[in-house]
Amino acid sequence: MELHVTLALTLLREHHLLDHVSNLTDFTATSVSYDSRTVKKGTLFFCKGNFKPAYLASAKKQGAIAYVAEREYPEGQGLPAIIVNDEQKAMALLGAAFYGYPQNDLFIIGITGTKGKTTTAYFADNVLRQSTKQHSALFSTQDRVLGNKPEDRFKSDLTTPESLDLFHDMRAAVNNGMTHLIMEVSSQAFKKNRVYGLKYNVGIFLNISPDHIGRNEHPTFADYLHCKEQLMVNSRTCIINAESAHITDIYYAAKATTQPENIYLFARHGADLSLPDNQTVDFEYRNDLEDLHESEFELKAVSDKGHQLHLDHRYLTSVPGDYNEGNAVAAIIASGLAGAQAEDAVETLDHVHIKGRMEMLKTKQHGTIYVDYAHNYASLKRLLAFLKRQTDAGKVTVVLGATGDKGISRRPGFGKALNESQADVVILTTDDPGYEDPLKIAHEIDSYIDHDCVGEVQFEMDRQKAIQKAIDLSDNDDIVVLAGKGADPYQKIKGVDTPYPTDMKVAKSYINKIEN
Ligand SMILES: CC(=O)N[C@H]1[C@@H](OP(=O)(O)OP(=O)(O)OC[C@H]2O[C@@H](n3ccc(=O)[nH]c3=O)[C@H](O)[C@@H]2O)O[C@H](CO)[C@@H](O)[C@@H]1O[C@H](C)C(=O)N[C@@H](C)C(=O)N[C@H](CCC(=O)O)C(=O)O
Ligand SMILES: Nc1ncnc2c1ncn2[C@@H]1O[C@H](COP(=O)(O)OP(=O)(O)OP(=O)(O)O)[C@@H](O)[C@H]1O
Repeated sequence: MELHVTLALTLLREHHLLDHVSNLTDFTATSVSYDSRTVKKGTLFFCKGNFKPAYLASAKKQGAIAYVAEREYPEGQGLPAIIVNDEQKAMALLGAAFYGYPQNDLFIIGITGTKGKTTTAYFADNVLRQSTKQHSALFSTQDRVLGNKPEDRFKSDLTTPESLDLFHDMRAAVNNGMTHLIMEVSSQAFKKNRVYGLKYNVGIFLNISPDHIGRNEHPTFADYLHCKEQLMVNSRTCIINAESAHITDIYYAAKATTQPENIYLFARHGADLSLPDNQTVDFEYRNDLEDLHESEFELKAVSDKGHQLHLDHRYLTSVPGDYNEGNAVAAIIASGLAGAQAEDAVETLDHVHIKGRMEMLKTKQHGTIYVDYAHNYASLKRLLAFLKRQTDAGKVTVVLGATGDKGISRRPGFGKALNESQADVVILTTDDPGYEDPLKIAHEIDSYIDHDCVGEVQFEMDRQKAIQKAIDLSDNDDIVVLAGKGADPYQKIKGVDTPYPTDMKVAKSYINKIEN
């Protein structure tokens, strides 16, 4: 892989990103990086984000051939300096060129939404792996899978990686023979231009509710919605959950660049919809059976273009929760557009297990334990509503905390969800407190709890002890929900990812101890 300076400057000029160039030489970059710690001889270095000039000095020392920045730095003296007006856009543009536009060799499905991205990505991944005979890559919040060998699978740092990593990984996937890519696209990815210039064959919009608003994320809900809508603007075919809030805005964002015949709308049968332009849905689904282990639903096309995909069928999924049916429907339609048959989905969806999403542990003498990544109002509310419907006899105990330093709106949101679902017992605990005091966060959540609605509230800041307490308090008819951390094997405390065994491991080892 390489990038000649003439091509780089031409691209930047074409996109109106080039401000000026200093110390121009005729160079060819043989590597690209935004991190001085990975620079080697021949690297084109990008100065971005909370960059410190010392990083450029270090990059130069290690052999950087030139740098791209929004201003010149004395630390880069002697190196060609390409000065741009938007570093993140320049990085995405040059990254794609450096890696030889791997996106052109992939059928890309992008997924956005406040909740359900990872679940939908795993559903689609399983269906497409079946239909493409294992030629599908996955970029999710949990894993990045670039091929079929164990060394092609990595843990993700971000939901959507930095542009250079994104195009690097796409290239690796193409070189590994992958023909399809399923990727979660976060609103931050659009805000920070990590995906600038990328087009998607199919874009899925699942839902939107207030989240990720605050310092370091989105200043307002309008900004959050605008960023998420960019997936619709940049997708050739759009799939939209017609039940989503702000459906009119979302639909018009899709329609701005996509003909209505390439926009697919889906909804639960009987949903109260208010769609723009007298639109009707293309697919409806109807629940046949829901229990604590699985759900079965029927998908039916109700428009001509829907019928053409031949996806009408009954589907069984092994990830319970009514909201997961909508996630599965989005994945089925997207996979259908990517060439999969209904049978591929029928054969795979009931075997999908996603770490930290509705993971269940049955016990002999205590309640059934669920570990779930619900960590905002919308997800906790839907999770508890579902579980409450499933347990007539028993009580529901919830263990949760709220993250520190970000997502402050989650605290009143948790109070509201616990009140509305009338949780029987709540044990407030620690969840990634960062630089804040977890007990103070817990009291803040408690201040939003209506003690006439919620049975009992306890405080236990040691999360492992909180889980044990919840298990001790439960009877066999009960449900114990360990919410918010999913499969995270750490607690973020004062800037350090402090190892934590995971909620499921804590629950399993305690059950082994007390029941065997
Ligand atoms: C606000 C934001 O987008 N921040 C991201 C951004 O930070 P940054 O550019 O300021 O980078 P930095 O780590 O502070 O360092 C500055 C620069 O110096 C470089 N450096 C650093 C040290 C050194 O020795 N040498 C050196 O060259 C770094 O490589 C970097 O280029 O780039 C970093 C990677 O280069 C990311 O880790 C970081 O994500 C932060 C940690 C984060 O948590 N972001 C969240 C908000 C996020 O993006 N979340 C979304 C999901 C949420 C959603 O749904 O919207 C996601 O896509 O994951
Ligand atoms: N469609 C949905 N509507 C509401 N809640 C959902 C939906 N899908 C999943 N959830 C809840 O949200 C949690 C997180 O799901 P998932 O990881 O699939 O979403 P995500 O969009 O990737 O989340 P995040 O942005 O937090 O990484 C689940 O554990 C579940 O409780």
